[in-house]
Amino acid sequence: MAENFELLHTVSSPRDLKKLSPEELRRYCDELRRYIIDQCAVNPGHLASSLGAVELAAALHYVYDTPEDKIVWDVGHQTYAHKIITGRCEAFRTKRRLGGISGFPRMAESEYDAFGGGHASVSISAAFGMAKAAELRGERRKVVAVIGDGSMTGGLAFEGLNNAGASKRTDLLVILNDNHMAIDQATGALKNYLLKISTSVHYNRFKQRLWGLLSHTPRLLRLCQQAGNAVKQGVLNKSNLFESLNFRYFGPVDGHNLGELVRTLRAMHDIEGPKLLHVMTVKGKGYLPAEHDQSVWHAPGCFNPDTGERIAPKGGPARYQDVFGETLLELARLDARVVGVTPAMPSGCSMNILMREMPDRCFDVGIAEGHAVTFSAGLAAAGMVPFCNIYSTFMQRAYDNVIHDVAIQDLPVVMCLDRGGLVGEDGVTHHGVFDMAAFGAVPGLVIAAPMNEPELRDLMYTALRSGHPFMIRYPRGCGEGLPWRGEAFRELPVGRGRRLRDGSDVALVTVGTAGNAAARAAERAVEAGVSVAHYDLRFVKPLDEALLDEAGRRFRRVVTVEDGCLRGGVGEAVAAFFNAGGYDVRVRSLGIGDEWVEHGTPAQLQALCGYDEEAVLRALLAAAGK
Ligand SMILES: Cc1ncc(C[n+]2csc(CCOP(=O)(O)OP(=O)(O)O)c2C)c(N)n1
Ligand SMILES: CC(=O)[C@@H](O)[C@H](O)COP(=O)(O)O
Ligand SMILES: [Mg+2]
Repeated sequence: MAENFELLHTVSSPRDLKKLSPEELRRYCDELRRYIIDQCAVNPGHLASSLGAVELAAALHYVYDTPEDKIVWDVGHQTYAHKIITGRCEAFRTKRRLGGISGFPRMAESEYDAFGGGHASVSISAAFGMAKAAELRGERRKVVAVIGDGSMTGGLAFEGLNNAGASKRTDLLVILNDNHMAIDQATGALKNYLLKISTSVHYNRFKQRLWGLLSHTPRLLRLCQQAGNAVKQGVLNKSNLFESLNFRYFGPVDGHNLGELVRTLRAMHDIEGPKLLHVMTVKGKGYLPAEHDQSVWHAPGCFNPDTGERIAPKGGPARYQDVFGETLLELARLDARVVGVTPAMPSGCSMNILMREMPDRCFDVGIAEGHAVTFSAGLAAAGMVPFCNIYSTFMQRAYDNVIHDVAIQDLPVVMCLDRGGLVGEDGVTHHGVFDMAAFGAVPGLVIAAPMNEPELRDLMYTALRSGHPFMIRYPRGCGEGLPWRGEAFRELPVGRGRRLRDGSDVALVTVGTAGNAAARAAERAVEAGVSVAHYDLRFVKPLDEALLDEAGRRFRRVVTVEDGCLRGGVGEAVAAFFNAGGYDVRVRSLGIGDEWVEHGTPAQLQALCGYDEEAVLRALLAAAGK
């Protein structure tokens, strides 16, 4: 698509936006949408959600006095228009790239990013905190939380509503951006409830007539809302959920009708106390391929903007998530106790494979990681073997659920942590780098990290047979290309690693898929005249002490490599083992240091952190005195 933008480059702040006439604002939104599509085609990101929030972002910056007023975007994956409006039009070309701007709001990146994001369901609590602080400090600023229907399913969002609803005076607007979608189809009772409110023909016809009759002054708007609620109670035969929590409920309004949005936001502007505006949007709005397959276009990768053809890498090894997904289906066929649990990531972790074949044996519980773990614990306590798959970074939300509800109770829940290690372009909020250190501290928990596809498959089988809490972590992306599909299952000895290569100068100790690049480095070190023995631990916990004893007795120099944080990580555990046993060994640990890792390709980030193939080679040569 040729770049032909008349208005796009005239806006470099919300101040410029406010100078546009309503008609120009509409045209500007069209250009915004086109620019987002063009850019995401060559530099991928979260396309569909951002397309759905173009008018919303424009209307908010048009009506509110940002950055004095604060807009908190939940998750932050829908903020591309917001970023472009707030002075990052050129920088948008660099989004999610090393050294470029983030794909999510970042407070350090812009004064307009009132709160950083990446994880879901945060916005109401954070915005309520800001609104409360403004009240305490006597500042008259407005605070708005924008939260999607998917993110509203998270417990934290309800905690925020519960708390904020009890505060009569605090000036907080929650905008519920409802597109009936999370990444996949929205799920749960809330989805049905929102659908009922937004599609009740009688209520909406009545509301539209009433709103049309009356001019939208705050006083009259409140009258509309009260009258609307009375009808809603009659029509929907129940009170409004948000009204019950003491939020004034407005809407639903069409989130792509700029005029209606601006009018409504202006009319609501001076109404005090907690209030919620229900906005209906279409995920992928304005780009037909995205509107038609909203799940795929959530984050589609590169594509041809003219044809909508996605440019997917062809061939190559299977993704780890697909090894998980297909193996889970096999295990479910093998054992009637096996069920799948996912907090709103069925396509992300490929549990949709089981979901398609055995819908009754698979549960998408909404964006609710804590609940997913405790629900799994309940299933396990009553005789099932749940495979609960949670991205490593999102599992951080369920730390106590793992400890209290699974580990202490010694329940056979298989916790599969996808996206372990550095994930790449999503950046600092999404790297799965704390899991081994954090969960390594939990007594009795088995933590395994496969090095390749057949090992992931065998570990899932081993976990099914173990009868105890079992965690398996593996990375984003593709495997090593080893045969796995249809191979016979092998039960692996728990807590036992293996020696992959023998040598005499240096011991290399690795865990998980980081061992593959390390193995290549070892090969090159051997070619350079350094004899390396490579040990793959396979289990973060329990550590294979027999294997470490062999390494400790034979070598004075040990290099460890892990795709996780070094503080409390596997390298530290190995060094502690040698120290405690009085071995005469010097350990050098490679992994992620005590710092935040930003966005970039995984290869770039691994190199920066110092544990890619080159870095391991350097460490091996240095350990051998070369
Ligand atoms: C705690 C947490 N769990 C899961 C995710 C992954 N995730 C990102 S966006 C999303 C769906 C959000 O749905 P919604 O809020 O309705 O926004 P939409 O994508 O529909 O615009 C999910 C599940 C996340 N970011 N944070
Ligand atoms: C915004 C968000 O949290 C998800 O969309 C995440 O970016 C998905 O990551 P994957 O691309 O690794 O599935
Ligand atoms: Mg949604």
